[in-house]
Amino acid sequence: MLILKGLFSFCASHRLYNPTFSDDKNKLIFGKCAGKNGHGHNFKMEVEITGNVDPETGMVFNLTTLKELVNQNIIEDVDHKHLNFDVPWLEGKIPTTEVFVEAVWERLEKLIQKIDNKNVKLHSVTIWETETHAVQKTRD
Ligand SMILES: Nc1nc2c(c(=O)[nH]1)N=C([C@H](O)[C@H](O)COP(=O)(O)OP(=O)(O)OP(=O)(O)O)CN2
Repeated sequence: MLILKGLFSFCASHRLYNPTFSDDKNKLIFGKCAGKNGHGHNFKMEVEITGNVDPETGMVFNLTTLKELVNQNIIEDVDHKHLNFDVPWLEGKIPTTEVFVEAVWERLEKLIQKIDNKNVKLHSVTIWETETHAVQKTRD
């Protein structure tokens, strides 16, 4: 079994805020991230898929196809966007990196399951919110 990786970059803003909390409670829990107009990050996202090499092609999965799949279904939706307002698949959620990773996983998992190549599985999604902090979801 091999792991294929794709690395993606995008810029987005978000606000960490729970509308059912008071302003004081939001400030206590989310600190400066609860600021009224949100704040931005230069995000990085790594997507890993697993599978075995097809002897006829020498590939597990075409990396160009992986790049197009992620760009068209994730990156185009979030790049230069405000995650609280502009992304339908994050609507009503508090866009922490944890919640963001779970939503990306759900979308990619469905898309990869539809691909003809049954050999391929989503293995992990990692989102780096800053240069030093990331959240990773992996298949159990
Ligand atoms: N569990 C989580 N904790 C935090 C999240 C998160 O998504 N999940 N997010 C944030 C913020 O978005 C925040 O902007 C990160 O702030 P900070 O660590 O301060 O990062 P900066 O790049 O702004 O760092 P500086 O050192 O201030 O430059 C917080 N926690």
